[in-house]
Amino acid sequence: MIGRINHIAIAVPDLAAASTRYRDLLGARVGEPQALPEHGVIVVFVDTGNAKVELMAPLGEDSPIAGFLEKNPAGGMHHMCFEVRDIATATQRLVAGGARVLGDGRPRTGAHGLPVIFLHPKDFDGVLIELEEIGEG
Ligand SMILES: CC[C@H](C(=O)O)C(=O)SCCNC(=O)CCNC(=O)[C@H](O)C(C)(C)COP(=O)(O)OP(=O)(O)OC[C@H]1O[C@@H](n2cnc3c(N)ncnc32)[C@H](O)[C@@H]1OP(=O)(O)O
Ligand SMILES: [Co+2]
Repeated sequence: MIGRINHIAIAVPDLAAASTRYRDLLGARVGEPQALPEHGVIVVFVDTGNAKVELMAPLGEDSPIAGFLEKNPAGGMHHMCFEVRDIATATQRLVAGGARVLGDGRPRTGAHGLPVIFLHPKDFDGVLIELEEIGEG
């Protein structure tokens, strides 16, 4: 069911500083900031060729990563995103297997303009998992 790792997300307290570190210290290809108010974050994608790193900072009052950063003020790895071909089928299979799909259980449009869902970290060994539908591509 799951395919490639699409991205590994890091919640950061300072997006500009984190972007500069990846660009200047690690010599990585760093994209432009992308505000995602509907998700309560502003993100920068770092392209490593085989996957991406999603640097994320809170955006707005009730960001879903605010609590995470309170517990981890210096930042930390936040979630892993795997690619799937069919997110509806994946959702059905996961719910049938007892996994919790976060939110209202339906896909939302993610940073890449594709449908995504999130799975509760307590159901996957303490790791928040995101699934992104890349279709038949
Ligand atoms: C979709 C756009 C973009 C993209 O790539 O396309 C993004 O990725 S946006 C990313 C930001 N959005 C989300 O993360 C949405 C899904 N996340 C959530 O719904 C919440 O963050 C949730 C439910 C995972 C945690 O919410 P909250 O922190 O408010 O709840 P708790 O503090 O009660 O946490 C419950 C329990 O889970 C542990 N926890 C929280 N976050 C994480 C995490 N990232 N990884 C691992 N574990 C996490 C937390 O410590 C609590 O554990 P406990 O033992 O009870 O203390
Ligand atoms: Co993500």
